[in-house]
Amino acid sequence: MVFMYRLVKAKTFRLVTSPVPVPYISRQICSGLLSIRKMNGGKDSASEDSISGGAAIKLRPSPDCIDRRECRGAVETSSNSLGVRHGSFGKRRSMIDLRSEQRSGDGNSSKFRNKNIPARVKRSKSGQSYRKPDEGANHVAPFDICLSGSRDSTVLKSLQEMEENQENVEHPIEESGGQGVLRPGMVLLKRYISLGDQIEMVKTCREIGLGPGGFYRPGYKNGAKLRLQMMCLGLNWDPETRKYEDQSPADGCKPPCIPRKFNQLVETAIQDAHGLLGKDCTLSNVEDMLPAMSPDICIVNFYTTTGRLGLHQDRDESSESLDKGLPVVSFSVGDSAEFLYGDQRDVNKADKVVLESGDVLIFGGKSRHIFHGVTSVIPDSAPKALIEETRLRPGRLNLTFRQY
Ligand SMILES: O=C(O)CCC(=O)C(=O)O
Ligand SMILES: [Fe+2]
Repeated sequence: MVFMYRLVKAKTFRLVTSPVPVPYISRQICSGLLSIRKMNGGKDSASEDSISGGAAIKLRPSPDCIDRRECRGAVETSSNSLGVRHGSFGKRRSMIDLRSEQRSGDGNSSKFRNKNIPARVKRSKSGQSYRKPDEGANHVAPFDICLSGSRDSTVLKSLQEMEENQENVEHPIEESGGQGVLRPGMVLLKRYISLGDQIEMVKTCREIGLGPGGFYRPGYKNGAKLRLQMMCLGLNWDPETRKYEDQSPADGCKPPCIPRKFNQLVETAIQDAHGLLGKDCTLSNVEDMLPAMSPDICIVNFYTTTGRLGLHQDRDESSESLDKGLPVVSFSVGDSAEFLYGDQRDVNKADKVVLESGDVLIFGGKSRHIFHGVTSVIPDSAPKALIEETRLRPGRLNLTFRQY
């Protein structure tokens, strides 16, 4: 074990110092390239049901972390269309073993809620890895956003029918249903993500979410739990400390990397939002209204049909990012949700929009600090073909991308 630790330390060092890509680096290692510098605390804005609070740690996420090629050590087989490699997670086992060893030596273990970090990773029949807690450990297995078992043959529409209904446009931008500029810096792209990409997104999130740093139910300092399951990619946001950190509070694992395809979708969505804003002839530069960004953080939330999220501001990213108004880009997949937004933390003064599966909501510039939240998830509103293909649980998957 000591030998393995030295070996991995050596690989980490090579990645930092050499321009030549290291052939296999686990996501744990790649996330370990973050540099952390303590900063002032205190910009807290989170309430009981809200998700973001005040920044207290300055992080510099490694650009390598968003490059799945640098994370191949965690997986063994082929890539799917979203750039995430499916298959078994043979390397993870050794990394998890390694991590527990590291922790026992670095005196940090008291930091983790689950004191006994699992030392074993099991592989299911499908090749998915999942953590098997050590006997007696206070460990909760990651939440599975999909149901197990066979597909429901009573589903009404076939995948093919659904694709046809979408007219097979790569990124259809519809003209109705709340589409467009909701307020300065806030753009809603209705049904923007194709059904195929939604399906891949669910499968990818499920796969990552069952592994180290996967889905868990976060809580606040006072012990109250959020009404959702969460997983963070790139950097971990912890509602308990209200900071970005380089490990999950649930299991001490480094946050998984953001799949390259997710980032591409974000960047294309921002460009298309610029296209919409550009139709307003009074705007000389659309980037003044909505700056572009390259995400290095993705918070993935799964809401069951009783899930919700209180009004809050997302303001734990770096002051540079916030000052520039770099946008939050939100993808909705699964059941629709009622989304509130406004200038104050007051539901009675907030506007409401229904976010449906495939919608992309972007808020930056003058809208970067809006209060927003999810009041309800609308049951049985997800596209049937999405459920048929993925067996996504009843509820809603939401991914919010940010640049630290
Ligand atoms: O689920 C949503 O639409 C919003 C999520 C959100 O606000 C957050 O993760 O900060
Ligand atoms: Fe938020």
